[in-house]
Amino acid sequence: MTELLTSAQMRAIELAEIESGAVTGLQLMERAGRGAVETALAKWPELAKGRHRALILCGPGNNGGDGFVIARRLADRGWSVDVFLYGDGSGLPPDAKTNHDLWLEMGRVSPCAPETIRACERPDLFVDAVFGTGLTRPLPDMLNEVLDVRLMNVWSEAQSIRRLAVDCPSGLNLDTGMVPSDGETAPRVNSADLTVSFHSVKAGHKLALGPVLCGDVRTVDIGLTGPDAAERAMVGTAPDPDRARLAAPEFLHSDLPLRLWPGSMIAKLRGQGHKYDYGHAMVLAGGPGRGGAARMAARSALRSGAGLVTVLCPPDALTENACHLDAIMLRACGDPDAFRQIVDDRVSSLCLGPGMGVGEETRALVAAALAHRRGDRGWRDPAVVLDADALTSFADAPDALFALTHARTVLTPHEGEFARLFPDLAQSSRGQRSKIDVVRIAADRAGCVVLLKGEDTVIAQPGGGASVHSATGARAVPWLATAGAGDVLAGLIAGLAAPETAPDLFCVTEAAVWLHCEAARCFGPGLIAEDLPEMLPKVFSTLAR
Ligand SMILES: NC(=O)C1=CN([C@@H]2O[C@H](COP(=O)(O)OP(=O)(O)OC[C@H]3O[C@@H](n4cnc5c(N)ncnc54)[C@H](OP(=O)(O)O)[C@@H]3O)[C@@H](O)[C@H]2O)[C@@H](O)CC1
Ligand SMILES: Nc1ncnc2c1ncn2[C@@H]1O[C@H](COP(=O)(O)OP(=O)(O)O)[C@@H](O)[C@H]1O
Ligand SMILES: [K+]
Repeated sequence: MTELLTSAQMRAIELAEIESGAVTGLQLMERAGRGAVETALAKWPELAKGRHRALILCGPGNNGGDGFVIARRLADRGWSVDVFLYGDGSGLPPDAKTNHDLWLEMGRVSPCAPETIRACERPDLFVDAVFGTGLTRPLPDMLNEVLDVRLMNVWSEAQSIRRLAVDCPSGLNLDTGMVPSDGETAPRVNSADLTVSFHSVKAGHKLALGPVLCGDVRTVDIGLTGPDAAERAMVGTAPDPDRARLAAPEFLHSDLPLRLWPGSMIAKLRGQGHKYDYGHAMVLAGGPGRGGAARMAARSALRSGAGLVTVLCPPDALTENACHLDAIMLRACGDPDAFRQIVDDRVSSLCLGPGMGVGEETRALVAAALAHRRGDRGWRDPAVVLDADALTSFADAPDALFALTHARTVLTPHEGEFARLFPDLAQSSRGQRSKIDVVRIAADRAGCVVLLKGEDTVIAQPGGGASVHSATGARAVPWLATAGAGDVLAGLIAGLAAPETAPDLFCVTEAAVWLHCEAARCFGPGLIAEDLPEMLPKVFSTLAR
């Protein structure tokens, strides 16, 4: 798994390495600039042959310093290079100043202004080295104008001008994935075809607008990778409280075999035993005509590996459910008393919410589920997945829910449900806080794992451990925005968490989100929620690799 660093963490790593004497800032900058050029030429082999023209915008910090290295490296290859500087060359930090001066021995630096940039000859490569991890405020209007992709239209065949961003498209906050704005003018669109980042991916590359603006994100090793970084991002272990990670089969810039992750998170792929060893998952359903959501969750739990799955529904919904269920068992359960009689100590996971209805009855069943313990056999308490109506039923009193939740609970809200439980952390109130940070706060407050859905799904547990799953780029699955997809995810978590040998609940939840997305990718466009559980066998069949 890959670490997702904040800008401050990246600076701290660089500083520690420089202070240790292992490397100088100038060496790091040279490697960064060289790495950006090599990565761009590898992506666009047509630019690796012959001489081309680059237009490079440099900023007043070290990101600009990388830009001067890139200018020098391209000029060495015979390219024509136009360099513009935002700010004053004499005010550059030392390493950037050194590279600025080295470039001046080879070419010119012009002040950054829209008119002069538009008057340039058409470039083949446009390089944005204005701001990276040091962005502190919204871009000034002039920079918004020159970085706007539409400026390219002054040149012929604008579509074929390649846009390379150094560390990020300038204006993007690498902690949040948001583009800060002064609220008066909407920020313009600065997007790149290729973003070359250094040492490790930053959170902002994967959150919010980051994936859309950055294009293809590649990471260059600039020699900072140490055992510390490797160990902290270990696969399948509980997350580091200080470092967020990416829920993806990657490790230290390389692909990880799927059998190691997520394969090792799926008990049934590696275990032995009878059905009870794989646990009994129970899914609570709503009244007549509302059972579809719970049935899809139940099917997903059974497909993902629970040994047994039972749907519990109010007595008047028995006939409807019986018409639809075969391998999944069915019991009548309309209130907490019935729940306590039915749920024995072999029940190892519970899923509540999909289609249950909002109100007192659901609140009472949620309370009964959260109070359930496994008894004297020494087994873990059941995992309790709360989604949809189980969350909305507590909109008026979220603290009442948080008083009941325990460490084996997962809340799986979408943004709307999240806003009901955590109004001060809702998207509209989030300000410049990152999605990772608000989900961390939510997990601390709720005392359990919280998963906030989206193309950038964030999972956090109390104490700070956090993970991001990014359904973007090659893993984009817009067709997953379909009614019931969330119900299937809730069931998938319950199913993966049910076996006695299931890993830690946070790790199971991470794997579930990846598998959910993978099932959608496997099916492709046209997907409806019912298709997701049916794709799981195909996904599992790829995990031996
Ligand atoms: N350190 C290393 O060894 C290595 C670093 N590397 C590279 O360095 C980059 C980080 O460099 P950095 O810390 O200098 O920050 P950077 O992004 O250049 O910007 C800071 C400057 O911008 C200014 N500024 C900010 N926002 C602004 C705004 N909206 N409008 C106007 N001005 C604004 C800010 O001004 P201030 O806020 O201080 O007034 C300051 O002058 C990193 O992304 C990577 O590319 C690589 O070479 C690897 C080795
Ligand atoms: N555009 C998208 N790209 C990737 N995943 C998506 C997208 N839209 C929705 N999803 C995922 O689909 C699921 C939808 O869940 P939810 O909003 O609870 O739907 P429902 O309540 O209809 O089941 C979540 O896991 C979410 O992350
Ligand atoms: K940049």
